[in-house]
This record gives sequence, C-alpha cells and structure tokens, in this order.
Amino acid sequence: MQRAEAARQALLTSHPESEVAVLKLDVGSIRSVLHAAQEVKLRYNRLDYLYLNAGIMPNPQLDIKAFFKGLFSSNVISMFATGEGILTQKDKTTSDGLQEVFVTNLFGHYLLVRELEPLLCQPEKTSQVIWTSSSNAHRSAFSLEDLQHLRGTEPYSSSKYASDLLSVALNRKHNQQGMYSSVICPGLVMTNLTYGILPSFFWTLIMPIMWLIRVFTNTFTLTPYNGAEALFWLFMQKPESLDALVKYHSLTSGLGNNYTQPHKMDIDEDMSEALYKKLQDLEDEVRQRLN
Ligand SMILES: NC(=O)C1=CN([C@@H]2O[C@H](COP(=O)(O)OP(=O)(O)OC[C@H]3O[C@@H](n4cnc5c(N)ncnc54)[C@H](OP(=O)(O)O)[C@@H]3O)[C@@H](O)[C@H]2O)C=CC1
Ligand SMILES: CC(C)CCC[C@@H](C)[C@H]1CC[C@H]2C3=C(CC[C@]12C)[C@@]1(C)CCC(=O)C[C@@H]1CC3
Repeated sequence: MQRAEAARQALLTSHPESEVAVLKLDVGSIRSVLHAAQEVKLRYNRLDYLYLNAGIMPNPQLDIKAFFKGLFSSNVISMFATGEGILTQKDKTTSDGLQEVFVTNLFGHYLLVRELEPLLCQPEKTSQVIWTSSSNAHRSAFSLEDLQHLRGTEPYSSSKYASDLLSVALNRKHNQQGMYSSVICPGLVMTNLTYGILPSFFWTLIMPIMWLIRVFTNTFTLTPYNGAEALFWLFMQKPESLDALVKYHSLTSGLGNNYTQPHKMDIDEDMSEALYKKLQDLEDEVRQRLN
C-alpha cells in the first residue's frame, strides 16, 4: 500500500482538485476480490470506467534457439511484435487451488466485473470495462478443455487470449444494459514484467537496437507512457462507437509519435460464449467452496 499511497500523493500534487482513493486488491485471491468489490459497492453507487490492467508473467523462459531461428526467417517482424514461439512460463497453483496466471490475468478480473455489475450496468449512463491484453494472445495457446492451461507452457498467452474472448462475451451480454468492454495491447513496454525476461541493464544496453526495430514494427512502444496511449484513447471514445471484435493497439512510430490502431481479433463468437459459460460454472464452484 506504500507505493499506492505514493502514487495517490503524486496524483494529488499534479491534479490538486481531484479526489483519489486507494483500495487493496489481490486479483489472484478470490477472497480478496470479493472483499474489495464489497468495499467498492459501499463507497460508490456507480462506476464509469473499470481498467483491468493487473497481470503477471511468472518465470519466463526465452527460447534462444527459436529466437535466432526466427531472426533469419520471414516471420521476424511478427516475432518481435508478438513474441510468438519464443517465450514460455512456469505456472503454479494458488491457495484457492487455481492456476496463478489464469486467476491473476483472467478469473480474478472476471469475478470483479461480476461483483461490480450493479455499478457498471445502470440505465441512465454507459460504462467502460477496459482490459490490458497483449499481442502475445494466441488462439493456438488456448483450449476450452484446459482453461487454466495446466497442460501447456504458455499460460500467459492463453490467459490473454481468454481475456479477448471474455470481452466479446461481456459486450454481447451487457451492451443493452449500458456496459461496454474493450481490449487494448500496450506494445512492448519496459516494466517489471519485461525485466523478468531479461535484466534491466541488458534492455538499457540494447535500447538503440530497439529504437531501430521500432522503425519496422511500431509495437515497440517501450515506455509506460507510450504503452498507455490506447488506454487514454479509449477513455475519450463514446463506448457505443467501439468495435467489440477489435483490439486497440498502442503504437509508437520510428519518430516517437504515439497513436492507437484497431486490429481485428482472431475470435470465434461461439468460443467466447462457451468460455463465459465455463467461467460461470467455475464461479459457482468457488463461491460454494467459500460458503
Ligand atoms: N510490459 C509489456 O511489454 C506488456 C505488458 N502487458 C500487460 O500490461 C499489464 C501491466 O503489466 P506491466 O506494467 O508490464 O508489468 P508490471 O509487472 O510492471 O506490473 C504489473 C501490475 O499488475 C499488478 N499485479 C500483479 N499481480 C497482481 C495481483 N495478484 N493483484 C493485483 N495487482 C497485481 C502489479 O501490482 P503491484 O505492483 O502492486 O504488484 C502491477 O501494477 C499486464 O496485464 C501485462 O500482461 C501487455 C503487453 C506487453
Ligand atoms: C534485440 C532484442 C530486441 C531482443 C529481444 C527478444 C525478446 C526478449 C523480445 C522480442 C519480442 C518481445 C515481446 C515480449 C517479451 C520480450 C520479447 C519476446 C512480450 C511477449 C512481453 C509481454 C507481452 O504481453 C507481449 C510482448 C510481445 C513482444
């Protein structure tokens, strides 16, 4: 909570007229999600925006052989843009008996949205739910038969693809009640997540190479400020004008200019419906376990 308090103070300094409140929430813990949602419901009657940004990529392993193979293949740009085929992770089980990546990147957020539906779905005003997804969200990593990705080595990719699917399902279910859901991709950003893949001094050393790569793939946004472009852009849009089937990408040009671009997602609407059903079943199961 110390860092949250520091962020609150910084916001109050730059925007003295604003009100900023902080609340502790571990999306990886069912009890914590339910408790925090209860607190939000006590504090507020309505929510205009819900940004679902929290996410983890634990124990990432970079496949150096696949990286060099990709470097000399025709897929090199796509490899730099998405990291497909060169990254795996090692997941673990939480005290709730769920896979950590699945619950942190997807299920905890799902449960939070479910709990906050009464504040998000209000007849007189629209609301926006905004997921931080990834270009690493690949259909090939996801399986409806293995939602939590127990049997694979790409739980991060699977959880991000699932968030894309879930956003589509949320729109189908709640647009009529005024709630709209969108997904964004921040591009490759230097944060604790990427410092888990390669050490920060290494990223700093290769920064000139990354600026060069940015000329060929505008997905190398590199700073959190640039990566947040699509989050900010969505904030400015009328939710009714957004396309539920696209992902909004933060991009930075070779000259350092930021912009947002929509890209059609590789989504099957029946699959999104089936995922929603499975999440509801799991929700019933975890709620029963808590009672
Ligand atoms: N960096 C990149 O290149 C990319 C990142 N993303 C996505 O962007 C989002 C932000 O990640 P990024 O800033 O890069 O990574 P960081 O590791 O720097 O930040 C992760 C954020 O998620 C929060 N978080 C992690 N676990 C939990 C939890 N159990 N409960 C509550 N909050 C939690 C962290 O909070 P705290 O600090 O308090 O632990 C932190 O604010 C993630 O969803 C990530 O998947 C997508 C594409 C590319
Ligand atoms: C010379 C260097 C630029 C070499 C870096 C190689 C890789 C470590 C990176 C190339 C593409 C990157 C990437 C990600 C992580 C680091 C790379 C694999 C992400 C998977 C990080 C998390 C995401 O959500 C998407 C990113 C896509 C690109």
